[in-house]
Amino acid sequence: MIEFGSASAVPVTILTGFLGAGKTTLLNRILTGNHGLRVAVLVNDFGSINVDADLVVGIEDDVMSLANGCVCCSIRDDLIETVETVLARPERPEYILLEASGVSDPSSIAMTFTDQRFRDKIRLDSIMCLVDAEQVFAAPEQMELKLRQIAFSDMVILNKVDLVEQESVQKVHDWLKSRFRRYRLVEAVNADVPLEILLSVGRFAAEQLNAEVPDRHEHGPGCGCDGHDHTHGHDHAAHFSTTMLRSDRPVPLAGLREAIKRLPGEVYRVKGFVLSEEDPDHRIVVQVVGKRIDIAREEPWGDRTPETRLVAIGAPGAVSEEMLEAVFLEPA
Ligand SMILES: Nc1nc2c(ncn2[C@@H]2O[C@H](COP(=O)(O)OP(=O)(O)OP(=O)(O)O)[C@@H](O)[C@H]2O)c(=O)[nH]1
Repeated sequence: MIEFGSASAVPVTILTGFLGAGKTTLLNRILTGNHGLRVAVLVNDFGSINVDADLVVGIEDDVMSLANGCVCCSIRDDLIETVETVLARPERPEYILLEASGVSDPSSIAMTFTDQRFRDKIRLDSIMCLVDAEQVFAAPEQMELKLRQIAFSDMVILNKVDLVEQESVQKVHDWLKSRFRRYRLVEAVNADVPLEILLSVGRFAAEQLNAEVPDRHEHGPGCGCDGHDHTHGHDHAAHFSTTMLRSDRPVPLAGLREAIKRLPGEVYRVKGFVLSEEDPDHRIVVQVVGKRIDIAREEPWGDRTPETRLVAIGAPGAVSEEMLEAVFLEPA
């Protein structure tokens, strides 16, 4: 059981980190953990369909979905409104967890939570940043955003260490050490981190919003950067595009993995569900993070509509609807 202060302000934890780093995995861990708290969950998907809300375990009705934009900028007002709604519930939550979209800047979200309007109502407890040990140096053109996500966080969870050799883990440590004067880090597999260091830790301090973001040009080993200006300032949404695919036509799983491999490298993330010819009663979950592809049979569709429903996020223009149709509807 986690103890938290008696003050009436509801603690908030922000889960941040680049696309596919493991935020939903961590969220699920927290929600199934033994904390005894009534938790309100806000899930922000950059795409127009909220896949993450469907991937959150067990408590679907309590997940507030914020889709089609990023809570740090384009749908900031939706975030404010949603938090107000949650706080006005007769059964007030004892904790709020926000899974930010993988393209969001946590400093802007923190500013929303520290806004006067929420004074005495909520207390930003901490910002946790998931870093993918395998993919951290991939997509070098997004390095500034990744650095911002780390710079404004209270703790880095270096996740997916099972996918890399110890030597690569050490490289990430060295890279972080050379860029940040101070940071707190814990290594994890499947975001398995003790609840005690995640919730009610009271680490957030407003001063950290003035944190310096290291030079984005000092990229990691093997990043292959050509050195030109990748700056995207705050308008990061202009540097990502999202494409959606929805279809009720069952698709063959044979050849799907090979077809996904043909997607261009600037497609950073694909996730969602497939209605398959082979097993139409079960939803097939597809997770693509960089070059890594996971296709898994999950639970039966239950009362959900059996359909293929996927979202792809990449550099602007990296993926079209036609491309997604070709890969996911006619993979063979
Ligand atoms: N091997 C391995 N896979 C992991 C680990 N953590 C998460 N994954 C997988 O990585 C994929 C992406 O994880 P998510 O938790 O959905 O990542 P996310 O940060 O929520 O993704 P976005 O919301 O799209 O940004 C899923 O297939 C997870 O099962 C880990 O430590 N090891």
